[in-house]
Amino acid sequence: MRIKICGMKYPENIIEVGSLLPDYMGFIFWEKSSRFFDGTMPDLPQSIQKVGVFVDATLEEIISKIEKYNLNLIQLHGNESVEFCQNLKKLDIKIIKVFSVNDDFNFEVLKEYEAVCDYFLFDTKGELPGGNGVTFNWKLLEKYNLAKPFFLSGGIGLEDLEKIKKINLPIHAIDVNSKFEMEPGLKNTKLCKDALRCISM
Ligand SMILES: O=C(O)c1ccccc1NCC(=O)[C@H](O)[C@H](O)COP(=O)(O)O
Repeated sequence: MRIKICGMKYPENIIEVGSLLPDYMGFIFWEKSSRFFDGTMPDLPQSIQKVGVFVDATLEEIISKIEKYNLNLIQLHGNESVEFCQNLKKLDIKIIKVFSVNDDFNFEVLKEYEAVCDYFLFDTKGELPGGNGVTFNWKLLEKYNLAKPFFLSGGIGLEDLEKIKKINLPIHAIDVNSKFEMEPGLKNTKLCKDALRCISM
């Protein structure tokens, strides 16, 4: 299983966490987030894929961040339409479309997005578009019947990893954020290291 460490903000911390070689690192380009990234991107090891996280941004805003930060994937965390994803896909960039899950989530909505994104990401529905720090009921994922691999997200902590490893679904990567922080945007390197060790075993 792979790991995405999301909500990186501070250059020294980005370098430190980057040295652990997570598969993905996420940068939030939504100004209202306490993890909003607007700094200088340090050089990172080639193997790390940089994910730009957006909430209902315009195509122009996304393009400008792709160019400025050399992003590898775009994570769409708002109400982006199928058409919007189609237009973004023309830029030849990988797309992660996020769906916020609660007990009422209708898995049927995923079908129309299947062809226009590379991965789904299932997060917990909460007050904020992301970073709520709460898990959702993973049993709900038993209703997922598509082949597309997905990122599993939402309040995941170190103590959850063994359980997630046993889920028999196409989980491409786990996405971690607030449970691995000392403060918003500042990741606890020791915890990140433990997570990487745990998922590699
Ligand atoms: O983390 C944020 O502040 C955030 C704000 C707005 C949109 C997305 C955001 N985070 C994106 C992520 O991929 C998070 O890792 C995901 O929501 C899970 O976060 P958490 O529940 O804190 O583990």
